[in-house]
Amino acid sequence: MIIGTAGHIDHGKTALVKALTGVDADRLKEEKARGITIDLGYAYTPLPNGDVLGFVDVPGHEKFIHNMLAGATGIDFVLLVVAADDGPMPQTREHLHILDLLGLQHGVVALTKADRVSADRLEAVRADIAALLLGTGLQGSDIYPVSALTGSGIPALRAHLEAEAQALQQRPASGHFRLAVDRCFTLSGIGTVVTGTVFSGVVTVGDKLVMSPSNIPVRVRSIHAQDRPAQTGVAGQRCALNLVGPGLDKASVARGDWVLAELLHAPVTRLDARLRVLASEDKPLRHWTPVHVHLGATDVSGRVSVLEGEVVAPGMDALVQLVLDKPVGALHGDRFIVRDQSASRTLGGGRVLDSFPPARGRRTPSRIALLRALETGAPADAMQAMLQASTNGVDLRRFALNWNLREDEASSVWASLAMRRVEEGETAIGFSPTVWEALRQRLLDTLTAEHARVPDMLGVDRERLRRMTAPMLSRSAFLALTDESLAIGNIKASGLWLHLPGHSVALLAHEEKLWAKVHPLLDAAPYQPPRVRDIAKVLDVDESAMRLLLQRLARLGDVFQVAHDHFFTRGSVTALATIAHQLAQDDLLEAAVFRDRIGVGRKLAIQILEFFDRVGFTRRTRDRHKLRHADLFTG
Ligand SMILES: Nc1nc2c(ncn2[C@@H]2O[C@H](COP(=O)(O)OP(=O)(O)OP(=O)(O)O)[C@@H](O)[C@H]2O)c(=O)[nH]1
Repeated sequence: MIIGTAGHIDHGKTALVKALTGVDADRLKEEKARGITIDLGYAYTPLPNGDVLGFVDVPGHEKFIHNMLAGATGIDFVLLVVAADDGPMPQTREHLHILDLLGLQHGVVALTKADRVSADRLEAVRADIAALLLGTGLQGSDIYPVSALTGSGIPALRAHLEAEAQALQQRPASGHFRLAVDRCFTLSGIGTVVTGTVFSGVVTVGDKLVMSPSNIPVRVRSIHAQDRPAQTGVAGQRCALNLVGPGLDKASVARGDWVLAELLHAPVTRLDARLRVLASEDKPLRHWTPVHVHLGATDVSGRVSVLEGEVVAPGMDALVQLVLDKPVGALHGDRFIVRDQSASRTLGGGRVLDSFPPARGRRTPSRIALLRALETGAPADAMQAMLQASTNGVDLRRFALNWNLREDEASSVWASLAMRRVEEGETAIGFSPTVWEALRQRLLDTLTAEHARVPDMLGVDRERLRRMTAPMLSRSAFLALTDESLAIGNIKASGLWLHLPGHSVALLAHEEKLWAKVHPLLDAAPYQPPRVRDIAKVLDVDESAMRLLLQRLARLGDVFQVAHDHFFTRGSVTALATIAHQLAQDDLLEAAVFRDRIGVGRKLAIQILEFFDRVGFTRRTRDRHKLRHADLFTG
């Protein structure tokens, strides 16, 4: 168990830790000289059962709240220190607010300097404190009068802490490993050492991890867990890790960094959260308020975008997006504190819901519904709620990352749900059966409407059909949807076109005859077929009749209109697409290379590429064309 002190400056936190553990947690020369704690201090004391109790001693001075916060995010249990002579003071309250916002539920109050006051005064302060705790997570905590000077009350307090340590449930060691670095130093002959609280998972000597957000790979050479040499460290422990890695030195690591399992390295600058504003604020928190966000052991400036309504009133909470100036590592469930722009006042705090919000549509009703789903208890419940709220499916890898689920943990969540799963590259998309069924129906509705609109067009190509049916649905998911509909015979494919089974278009007899003559002409010069006027001349038919025929053939999918009055057979277009595919490097195609290969003039080569852009086969990026739907013609 890690116990964190809290309380106003000079109320005796450091003296109390020393009385409890024998360790003076003030390490810095300046701390000794000024008699105050500036930075975090650490002390450990063995328990009768062989475990070790860890203390994080925090500064009480209002100027060093950022240091207090770096320590407070990793503790399980609070030792709130109030001097009996002063009673509750401003940082008693501020620390208490912070601990409450961080969700701490377990603690005890030490009424220090009891030797300095009368019994009446002790009782009065005790009542003040009990009143102060009302409505917080620490409400009803025991209060122990103690004196670090005489030692009175210390054994009772210590016994209480020991009992709590044994009773408190250990944090589950689930998830991948995360440690929030609060200290980094170099030891001669040993190298770089980082210390901090393990937020989740397990670390073992020899593990390969990564510093984040710097993305420096490291290996764990040795571990101290709760101040003792160990082979492993687990969630809830304070650990010192001796790390090695090329590019790693003291300068490249700082308080606030994370040491992570490689998979968890995904720093972000936007995260969606629920934020509570302190009731003691006099004004509501406005949209886009500049703030300091404290999360893990780091703090970063940014702004609060209010997602529900325009402001958050004092004492209220709301869904917000934190928009940060620098990337941080954050995952679902992480607690954070926001302080004002000058970092002089705590405004509120909350819990991260989604570290990977979409780039657009952050305030839409469907997005708000998704965020509410993410507040639902256990991962399986949240997943269930998200599946129902997501018309375009849920990205399973992101979900597992956001919730820090190991593969086995994620698999058991997926297995517990009725879910249609579509593989998509490195991830997979999950759909609730109802949503999937609705998508299949929507596909049919789209085709029905399209056939009614243009009866002489055989069908719609897959990509256009996706944009018409569900533009936000991923291509793989749509492919699965159409494949499934094809397999059960709900839709049919003819060449490139998808259509309803009952819908057909055929050429009239005289059109068939003419097409039989036109086809060889087009095939004779597949990459540079004759234009409408030239075909009409050669076959001695009316130019507008020829144009009409080719337009009808285009609607049937037998030819494509590449440029005005310039039609290519489906076979030519497929061949050109294959060439484009072969020539592309990293999916990028150069116009000149393409032109040289197919041996046509510059103008026509450009027209072909523009046609590819138009139909979504490629997308122009400056002077090149990027393949974006490479199997449009070939697959
Ligand atoms: N008489 C008496 N003095 C105490 C007691 N505990 C602490 N003091 C004195 O109070 C002063 C402040 O004690 P610290 O332990 O440094 O206070 P702190 O809360 O750690 O201060 P910061 O960390 O700077 O916020 C010191 O001069 C201590 O000797 C106590 O129980 N009785």
